[in-house]
Amino acid sequence: MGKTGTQAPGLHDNALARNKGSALELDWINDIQVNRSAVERRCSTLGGRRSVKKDAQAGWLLKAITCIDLTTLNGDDTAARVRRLCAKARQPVRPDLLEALGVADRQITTGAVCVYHRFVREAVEALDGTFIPVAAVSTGFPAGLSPHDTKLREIEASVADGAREIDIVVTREHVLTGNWQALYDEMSDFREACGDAHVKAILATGDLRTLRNVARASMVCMMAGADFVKTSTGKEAANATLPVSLVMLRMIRQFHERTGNIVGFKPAGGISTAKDVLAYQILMKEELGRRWLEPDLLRFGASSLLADIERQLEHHVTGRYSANNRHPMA
Ligand SMILES: O=C[C@H](O)COP(=O)(O)O
Repeated sequence: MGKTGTQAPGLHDNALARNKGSALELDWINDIQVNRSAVERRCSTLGGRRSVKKDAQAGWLLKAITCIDLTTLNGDDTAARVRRLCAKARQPVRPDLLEALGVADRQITTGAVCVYHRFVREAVEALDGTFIPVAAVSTGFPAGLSPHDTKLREIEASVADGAREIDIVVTREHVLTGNWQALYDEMSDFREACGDAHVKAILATGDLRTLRNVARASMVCMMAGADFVKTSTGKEAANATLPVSLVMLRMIRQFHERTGNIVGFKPAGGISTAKDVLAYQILMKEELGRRWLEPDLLRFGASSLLADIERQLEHHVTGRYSANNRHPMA
């Protein structure tokens, strides 16, 4: 990867075709196996085999910024907080740092801003004039236990308010009981309700008990047309991890090999350091290739990651770390 980042194109501004999905292939789902110790071994060697330093690291971190779904999903969210978040999404790095990094001419923004349905309109207004899409968490986020029709209406309302991306949560019970038909039907309905908005399927992997369930749920959601598979809501006891991500990436690869469809990946929840993000980028590159490092195929769902990335970039430029309280938002 080169030294510089690029402006996040947003999913709609990229020529990439959407995932058309496929029929529900139950034989294929039932055949999926996961060897947990092999997965853990692969992840534990990741950091040792490759590290990204200095200018190259600054380039990777700038690219990571363009992949962040800058998120606020709290009970005490307010319109003012959402507007501040949008201002940060427009200008995620201080201009003097961008100047020093030689990328002042690039309009670096985050990949999206992610909010509850209640704040979609505020976010759309605050991002007016940019390419930054608003992502809404819908379908009874985070538990996903509202009635099915209510979830569909919520998606439609978010799209009507201007959300261009919808993060849905799956019904965990369908996965835990192996009811793949119900999961497929639910996901297909969500996809249809999204219309032109891209849909990310949140599996809430921390609730799914086994890596095999994670693999099978990923595959069923992709068959039903999910444009992205996303690990977590950020509210489960266990959120994004490298082993869970590896399993999901292998499913994305298998789905691509078998159907030709390209699906993106969004690790989310608990990703708060530049070091974390570099590990995910390396995993993506090794498992799926460079193409999956772009914001139309990789997003980091994160509320506090940007602050650490900015600190690392500042250190790269000045040799000093600033205090965390200089980066109060994100
Ligand atoms: O989808 C995004 C997550 O909710 C963000 O989680 P986080 O607050 O742990 O970064």
